[in-house]
Amino acid sequence: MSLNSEQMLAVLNALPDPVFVLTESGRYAGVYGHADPNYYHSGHDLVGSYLSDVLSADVADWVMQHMQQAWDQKGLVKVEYPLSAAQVKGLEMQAGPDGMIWFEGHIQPFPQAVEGERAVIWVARNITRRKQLEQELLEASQTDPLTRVANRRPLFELLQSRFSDFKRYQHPTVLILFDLDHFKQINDRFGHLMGDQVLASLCDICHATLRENDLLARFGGEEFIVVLPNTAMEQGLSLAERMRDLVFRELGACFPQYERAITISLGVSEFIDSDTRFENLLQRADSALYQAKHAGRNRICAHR
Ligand SMILES: Nc1nc2c(ncn2[C@@H]2O[C@H](COP(=O)(O)OP(=O)(O)OP(=O)(O)O)[C@@H](O)[C@H]2O)c(=O)[nH]1
Repeated sequence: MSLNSEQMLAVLNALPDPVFVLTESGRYAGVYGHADPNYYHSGHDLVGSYLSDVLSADVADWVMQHMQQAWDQKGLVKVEYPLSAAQVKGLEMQAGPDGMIWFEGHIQPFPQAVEGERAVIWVARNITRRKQLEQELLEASQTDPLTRVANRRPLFELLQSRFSDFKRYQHPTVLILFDLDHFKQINDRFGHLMGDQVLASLCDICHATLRENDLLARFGGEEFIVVLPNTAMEQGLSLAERMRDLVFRELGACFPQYERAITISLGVSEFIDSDTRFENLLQRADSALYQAKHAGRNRICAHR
């Protein structure tokens, strides 16, 4: 026994994701599936419209290109894309999720002509939650949980790519390595928890002085690094001075129970022609920081 067409339609409309039948001229020949308003807006009213009626020209072209790809490949094409209900004229707007939705589209050639035209079946699954989780995981894998600044992973990636740019194009990069002065005393007197708060506040203060392309990262313990792409030594030194001064004036004021100023020492370096790996830049900043500590702390030394 096989299902009659009414029963088949009931099956199609019970499917959890929307199913579009699109023809070669860009016409919505059929829209099926149960539009759960937690995930979808109902697209049933689109039947009979053309892609170019309801989507902007570039989005409609993009859809047609993927339909063509499914015909060329004679098989399934998968694609992930963001689309909001506001970008589709004629959708039922009363019920459905707000904002941008991520979809996974499964596009397959339709085995027969529809109204005399080639057609595809386009199934659109809402994968917004998965995309958010992927983004959260990516951020967590690149962020220091205490201070919310970058960890070593993005730091080393950026240094590697800046090193390649320096070798190929001589694009300069400055690195500032800095470290709290006498931080152990704060931990010993007020406990690790307050020490943690000092580290987090230090990062907030330093972060506020940086440009969008600069990277602040936790190198380890109470050592941090700022990478300044496309920056010459003199500019790097003036930023380092701004950071030193801000921390000196602002960080201690956040912790009045500690009656002294809380300061940092900074070592500054830049790529030089004889460098063979980005670690050379780090080594020079480290020795400059060592000099700054030994010269009395709350100061900047450069390794030129
Ligand atoms: N609260 C807290 N302390 C940390 C963390 N990571 C490292 N430290 C502490 O940082 C302190 C570093 O001490 P030292 O290396 O002696 O340096 P310092 O006391 O800052 O002295 P100088 O760097 O020489 O000025 C130690 O007490 C570590 O326990 C952290 O995540 N949280």
